[in-house]
Amino acid sequence: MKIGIGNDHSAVGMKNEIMEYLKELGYEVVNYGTDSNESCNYAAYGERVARAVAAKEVDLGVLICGTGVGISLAANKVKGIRAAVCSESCTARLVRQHNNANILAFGARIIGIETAKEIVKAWLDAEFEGGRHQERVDMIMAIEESRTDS
Ligand SMILES: O=C(CO)[C@H](O)[C@H](O)COP(=O)(O)O
Repeated sequence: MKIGIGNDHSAVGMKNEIMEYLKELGYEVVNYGTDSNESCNYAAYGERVARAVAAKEVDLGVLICGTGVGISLAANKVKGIRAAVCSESCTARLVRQHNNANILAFGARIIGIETAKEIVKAWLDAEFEGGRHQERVDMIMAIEESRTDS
């Protein structure tokens, strides 16, 4: 399975550690993020990873900025994307099982690397449960379909 990863300047170190961790777990990783600590705009990286997931260049995405919020907001503007910000592993598991989140986001200024690893593993180990949750995810996607501006 191929994972696309993206980040802004606040998360270069954490991105590198998470890339290594994903490789240790046996995933192929594509780096769409910045490798520079110079200030940059998280929206560009959120969009980049979201478009890669939507186009099926990669199977899933991981996004990291200071809080995880800005980069996930940008990703969620791309059709077909369900990006979820998580700060602990229980929510990370549930966003896959119930919401079929195809991008996981978190904040390098909010959580430490061990929590980040736990979150990533919980999310990747979980599977979408379908059933009643499929109906709800379909409703979310229908909102996207009903937009007249895209
Ligand atoms: O968390 C973020 C967005 O949600 C960004 O990483 C954060 O806003 C960047 O801040 P600064 O430019 O002060 O480093």
